[in-house]
Amino acid sequence: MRLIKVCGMRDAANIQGVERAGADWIGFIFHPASPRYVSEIPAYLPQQARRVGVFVDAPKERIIETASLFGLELVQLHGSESPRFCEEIRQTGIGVIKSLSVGDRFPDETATEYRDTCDYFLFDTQTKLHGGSGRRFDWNLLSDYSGDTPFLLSGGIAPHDTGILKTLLHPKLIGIDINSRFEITPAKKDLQKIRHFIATLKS
Ligand SMILES: O=C(O)c1ccccc1N[C@@H]1O[C@H](COP(=O)(O)O)[C@@H](O)[C@H]1O
Repeated sequence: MRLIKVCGMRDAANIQGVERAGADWIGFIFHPASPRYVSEIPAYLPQQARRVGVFVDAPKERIIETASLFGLELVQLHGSESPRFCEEIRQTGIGVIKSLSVGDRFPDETATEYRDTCDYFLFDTQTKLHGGSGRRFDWNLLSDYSGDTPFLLSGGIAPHDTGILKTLLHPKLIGIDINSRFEITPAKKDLQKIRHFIATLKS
C-alpha cells in the first residue's frame, strides 16, 4: 500500500474531510505567490495525518517558525534550496522532502547531489511555476532513478489515474501526491473525488 498525500489545503472542514477520506499526509502551501497560500492557521489541523509544509526558497528561520506554529512534521522544499540548506533544516528535527523537477530526462545528477540530505524526494513536473502546475511528466523516466532515497510521485495526478498508478512499479516509490486536479476552487478539494481515489488506490 502506498501513502497518499493531499496537498494545497486551507479550509478547516475540507481538511477534516480529506483526513477522514484516508489521506496519510496533508500539505499546506506557504509560498505567497500560490493561489493555495495559507496565511493563517485553519480552525482545524490534521490530527492523524502527518502535516507537511510546502516552501519555495523561504529563509530557514521562517520555515522553522512556521513548522512550530502549524506543528509540521515535514517540509517540502520546492525552490533552489541547496543540499546544505536541506541538511540544516533536517538537523533541527524537521523531516525534509526535496522536490526535484523532471523535464525531458530524469535529473539523476541532482538526485545524487541531494541523496544524503533529505528524507524523501518528490518528483514533480518541470514548469515555470514552482509547483501546482497540474501537468504530468513522462512516468517512464522513473525507471532511470536508481537511488536509495524513497520518493513520492507528483505533478498533475488526476482522479482518473488510479488504473495506471496501480500498475506503476518502482522499489523506491512510497507515495502519491495529489493537488490541483482534485480542486473545486484553489485550495478546496472535491471530497467525492478524493474519497474515490484513495479508496481505489488502497484497495
Ligand atoms: O500548489 C501550488 O500552488 C504550489 C506552489 C508552489 C510550490 C508547490 C506547489 N504545489 C505542489 O506541486 C505539486 C504538484 O501539484 P499538481 O498536482 O501539479 O497541482 C504538489 O506536490 C504540490 O504540493
